[in-house]
Amino acid sequence: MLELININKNYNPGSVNELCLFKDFNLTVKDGEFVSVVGSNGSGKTSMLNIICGSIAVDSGRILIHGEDITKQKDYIRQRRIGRVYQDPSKGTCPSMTILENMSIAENKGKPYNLGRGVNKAKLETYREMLRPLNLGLEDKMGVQVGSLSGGQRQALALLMATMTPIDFLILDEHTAALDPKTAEIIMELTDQVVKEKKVTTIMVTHNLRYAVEYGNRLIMMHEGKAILDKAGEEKKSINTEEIMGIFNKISVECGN
Ligand SMILES: Nc1ncnc2c1ncn2[C@@H]1O[C@H](COP(=O)(O)OP(=O)(O)OP(=O)(O)O)[C@@H](O)[C@H]1O
Repeated sequence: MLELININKNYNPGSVNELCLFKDFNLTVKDGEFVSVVGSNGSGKTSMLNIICGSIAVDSGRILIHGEDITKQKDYIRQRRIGRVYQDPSKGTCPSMTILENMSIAENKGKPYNLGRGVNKAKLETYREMLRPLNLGLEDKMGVQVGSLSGGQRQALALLMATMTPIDFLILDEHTAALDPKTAEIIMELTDQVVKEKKVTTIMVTHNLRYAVEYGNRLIMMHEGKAILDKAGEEKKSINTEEIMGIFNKISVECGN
């Protein structure tokens, strides 16, 4: 279980650009939940993910994973149990390295290996077997630089790499936003498959309201640092895209956006 308890976060305190984003923000994510998070630009979605991953510090409040307080834990320590896929695939993969090197690094996440020891040619066949079900032909490109792959191939690889080691949480930060509609569908199907297979607790930020409705078992809408809508289980199943779009538009109008 992940718990964000009374989180407070001010950006640029004391300056004209001061922004009080989170004020006593609370969120609990139960094990096995697949939470879709939607919300307008600037509502705090990525900041929330960054707080969970430790890329930004909170001013006050506590972050617990399975009851353990990780608020002060460094981000690189947290990464051992969190897999993250970004909108920009170059953040989740190393473009100048080959698929083999990238997968080796992903498999050795958290281990004290340098790259020389980390690149594991003995694992070549294992990696190929992991890539084959993606149906993207990546298993025949082990020596190819990741930067030369298509966006979809890279996001599929990033997803696989994020879940190669045992993790408690998978964090998806608009991971289909830079893909064409057809490729985005493929990556969403793959995401759903991976989440179900690995039974990993997942938080997915997306601007695609249909994906938020169709995938996952909980839907949260953020607005100005608050979760203004939170539907899970049967309630979530009964929501349709038009309804969510209606709520989204109503808020935008009220805020003059
Ligand atoms: N490091 C930072 N320093 C100062 N302000 C920040 C920082 N990160 C985010 N913000 C501000 O906090 C607010 C929330 O940003 P955040 O990126 O979390 O929103 P978001 O919901 O993910 O938006 P988007 O949908 O555009 O990605 C914005 O007003 C943003 O400008």
